[in-house]
Amino acid sequence: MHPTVAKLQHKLIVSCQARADTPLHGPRFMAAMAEAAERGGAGGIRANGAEDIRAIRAVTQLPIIGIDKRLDPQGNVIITPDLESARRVVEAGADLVALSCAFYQRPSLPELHTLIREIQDELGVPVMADCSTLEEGLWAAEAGADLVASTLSGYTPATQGLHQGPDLELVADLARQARVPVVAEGRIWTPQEARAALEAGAYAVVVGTAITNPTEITRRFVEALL
Ligand SMILES: CC(=O)N[C@H](C=O)[C@@H](O)[C@H](O)[C@H](O)COP(=O)(O)O
Repeated sequence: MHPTVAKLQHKLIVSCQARADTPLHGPRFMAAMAEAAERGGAGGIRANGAEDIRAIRAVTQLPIIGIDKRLDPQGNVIITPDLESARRVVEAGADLVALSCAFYQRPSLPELHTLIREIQDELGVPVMADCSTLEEGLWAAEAGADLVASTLSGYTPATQGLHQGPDLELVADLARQARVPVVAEGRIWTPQEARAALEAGAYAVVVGTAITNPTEITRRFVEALL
């Protein structure tokens, strides 16, 4: 197992991302978020784009899962589409690269295998496969991913709108069948859900919105008062 992957076992990874149209967008805020997460005991950070990653690297030694989110030609989000985007996040300080492995975006197993091998061999970092189904997770593990994650469940044509909360069934299925560690990610809102993800077999848990998006956190409280 790669030493970076070993460091993440049973850890909370905090996703520090803020879209360009939100008030906390920008490397200064994301670095502060990462520092705050580390003070709270996070074992890793997930971050988007070279600028944010560089700023986060300057304030923490925690492992950083780097991504480069873009739109594909159909207007769907694609996470770290190619080797060049992976190279930029690694040069900025990421220790691990995550990339989307949804079938509709990566239909060729040999191409996915080549991309994963290039990231591992040329850039020297492990790869996490962001998936939406069990089949995609098994496919990505076969293609050589070091970790598979439930990140895209609910966000691909195959799974859109299927889940309200975290897809712990997918986490459990992957944990039973994939031969690599499984990361639970997506719509984890409470510490109890994070714990349940570990109990379902997750190796590590990523939480974003519930920790780093004050607008959504506020909205939940406001809705509770209606
Ligand atoms: C689908 C997609 O683009 N997910 C993104 C992946 O990096 C982020 O927008 C999520 O915030 C992240 O996965 C953590 O999930 P949650 O914020 O639900 O805890």
